[in-house]
Amino acid sequence: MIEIHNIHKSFNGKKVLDGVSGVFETGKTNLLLGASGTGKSVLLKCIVGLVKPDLGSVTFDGTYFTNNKLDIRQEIRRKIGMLFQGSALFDSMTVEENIEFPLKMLADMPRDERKDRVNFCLKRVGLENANKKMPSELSGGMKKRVGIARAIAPNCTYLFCDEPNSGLDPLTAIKIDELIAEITEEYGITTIIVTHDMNSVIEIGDKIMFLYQGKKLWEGTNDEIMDTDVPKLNEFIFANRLMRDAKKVDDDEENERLLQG
Ligand SMILES: Nc1ncnc2c1ncn2[C@@H]1O[C@H](COP(=O)(O)OP(=O)(O)OP(=O)(O)O)[C@@H](O)[C@H]1O
Repeated sequence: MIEIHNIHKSFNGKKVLDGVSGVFETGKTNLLLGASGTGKSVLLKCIVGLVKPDLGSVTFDGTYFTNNKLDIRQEIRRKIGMLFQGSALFDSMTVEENIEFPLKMLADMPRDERKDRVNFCLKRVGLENANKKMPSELSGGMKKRVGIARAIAPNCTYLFCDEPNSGLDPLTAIKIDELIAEITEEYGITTIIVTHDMNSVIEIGDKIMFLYQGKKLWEGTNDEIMDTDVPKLNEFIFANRLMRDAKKVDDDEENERLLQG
């Protein structure tokens, strides 16, 4: 479980995060949702320690992270897997070398064990036998899968994904979302995903935190989000015509049920 308390961050006098608190649960996909520029990525960076909050704290499974001693922060960092926007694979390395990279950097693992772990992770993301391919030979969805394999290779306890399905067609996007959700549940990982995609919310939103202008305006589950009465969240959800139509069908069915007693 990851807990954040009263996170504030400004850049050049401009407030980007304004006292955000919350809990991200273990074995769940926790979504950071909001429009462009609301501070989702900055919050993610504050949590993993890439940006230092001006105020506030982050705790990983009860261990205080922000401003703690370097060795304790490094110990927590070793347990973090990151899936970056655009996958961020090393273009000059094969798929296998990309996945092996964090194992060489972070874990003191013999070569044979490393190879086994690479093969296990490749199989888990559905890319067995892609070991020798170069990133340039892969589709966008395959690159994301390699990115996921690389993130989970060191047996991460925490997984952070920055817009994991951006740039993918809707079907591939759902497959990537599902893969992340399955891995999260299977290995009991605490996963935080930055997104503005309502499909992801509906498909895999175990827990959702909605940010608006640097503040947390709402939190809840994908079952609860369609019935929210927070105006800014409603505006965000129903900006999309498909979502408006889905809501209308739900409401019509509910009215029908009520009329029939
Ligand atoms: N290093 C930085 N220096 C100055 N301003 C920054 C920095 N990082 C982020 N910002 C600003 O903070 C605000 C929030 O940015 P952030 O990237 O967190 O938004 P976001 O909600 O993730 O948006 P998007 O969905 O478009 O990625 C933006 O106005 C951005 O310009």
